[in-house]
Amino acid sequence: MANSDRADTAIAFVYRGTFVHSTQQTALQILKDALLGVDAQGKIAFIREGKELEKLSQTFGFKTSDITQLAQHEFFMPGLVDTHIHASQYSYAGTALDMPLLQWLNAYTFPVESCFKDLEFARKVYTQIVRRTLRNGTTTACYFATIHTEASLLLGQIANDFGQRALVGKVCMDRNDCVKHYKETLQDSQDETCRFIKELLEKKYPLVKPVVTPRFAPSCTGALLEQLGEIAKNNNLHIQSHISETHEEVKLVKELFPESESYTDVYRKHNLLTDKTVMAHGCHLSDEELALFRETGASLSHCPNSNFSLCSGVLNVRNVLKHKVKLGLGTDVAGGYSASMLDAVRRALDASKVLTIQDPKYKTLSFEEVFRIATLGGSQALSLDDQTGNFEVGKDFDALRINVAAEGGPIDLIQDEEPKILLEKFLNLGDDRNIVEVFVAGRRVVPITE
Ligand SMILES: Nc1nc2[nH]cnc2c(=O)[nH]1
Ligand SMILES: [Zn+2]
Repeated sequence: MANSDRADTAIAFVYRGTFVHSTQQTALQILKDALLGVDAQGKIAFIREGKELEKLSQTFGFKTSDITQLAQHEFFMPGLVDTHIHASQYSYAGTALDMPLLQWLNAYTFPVESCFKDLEFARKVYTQIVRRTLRNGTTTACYFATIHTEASLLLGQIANDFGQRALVGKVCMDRNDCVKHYKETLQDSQDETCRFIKELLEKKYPLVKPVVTPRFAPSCTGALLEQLGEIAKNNNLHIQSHISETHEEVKLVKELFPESESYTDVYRKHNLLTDKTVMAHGCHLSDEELALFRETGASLSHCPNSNFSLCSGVLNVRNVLKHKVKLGLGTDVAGGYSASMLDAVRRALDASKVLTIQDPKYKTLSFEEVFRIATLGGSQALSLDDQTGNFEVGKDFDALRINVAAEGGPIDLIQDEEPKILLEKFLNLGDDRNIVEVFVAGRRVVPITE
């Protein structure tokens, strides 16, 4: 037995067939006729070649009749990681995309988010977004809620109940000159953030954790940013926010924080750039700012649907990768109109092609590279890559069983195809009808049974 296998716990189930995933070395590794075993803790116990069946069944003590065989047009891939999504904006997803960011926030977002004081409204929206994202293969989501502590705790409970891995953020904002009733005092924001963190951690949900969430620099005073940096540090927590999404926003931050050298410097000064920080967008960051991300270990969430829909900008992903900044993909519902990470994959490819159209020397991203950003990249961006992101032994089994030829689905297969073609077709043409099973930490969470 190789050192990388774990034979210390009982095997819960074994699948045999094609597995595709990313590693640090290769954007797309294809394992044909592989055997993957999941233990009682939901962790990957082994992933080996089919011909090793006899030996494996002896070592791990499972019966060969317990194995589930995938069909020829099926494969497993790692679960999709949505590194930036506003659960509270789902009710108006697919509408209200006719304004630039700052006007859009005032006209649509803040009035809708105010409604989450009403817990029944919150329950309805949060149940729908968790179900929808899970069905579309999002096994890990990094959520923005609203400023309301009770509703934010409810989002954590709903994610836990449906079995989704999630970071949940109660939004902090003590500055809002436009919608005056949608903000907190400095003291309330601080106190309620501490209460949110304490109460969510006390629930001991295995897969749901709090994330410190200053909305973005323009809606926070320096004093609040300072406090949130302290809170994150003292509790070793994740941090999320927005950065450099539009030119207008960058200009506003310059006016509001004249003592800072850059937008990134505002967050850095307040100890909000750590290796557990994820910042959405970053379309207009300078090379110096990207270097600060690299130095601090902070990551970016690329949200191309939102960037197109609000006409914000086009992130130069190659430049981000060149600076060795960790990068994931995000839907940014409802600035992005789709809650599906498959849409984010397609829009990321489109964004890359826009840059190639503008400059033919720009090397377009391949579908394999975007696949990696949507899975392993996302897990790294959220500093969860010790638990999820690919099929390494010891990680949790977060996985999608894909049937490319699903009955009534969107893909017609004319002939037998290689796994690489099956993956490419699924990423470009597939939808939830092709995602026949979803596993998070070894638990089957789709089909949704209740
Ligand atoms: N896209 C987006 N950008 C933001 N910047 C600050 N808040 C938001 C938000 O809700 N959506
Ligand atoms: Zn956002």
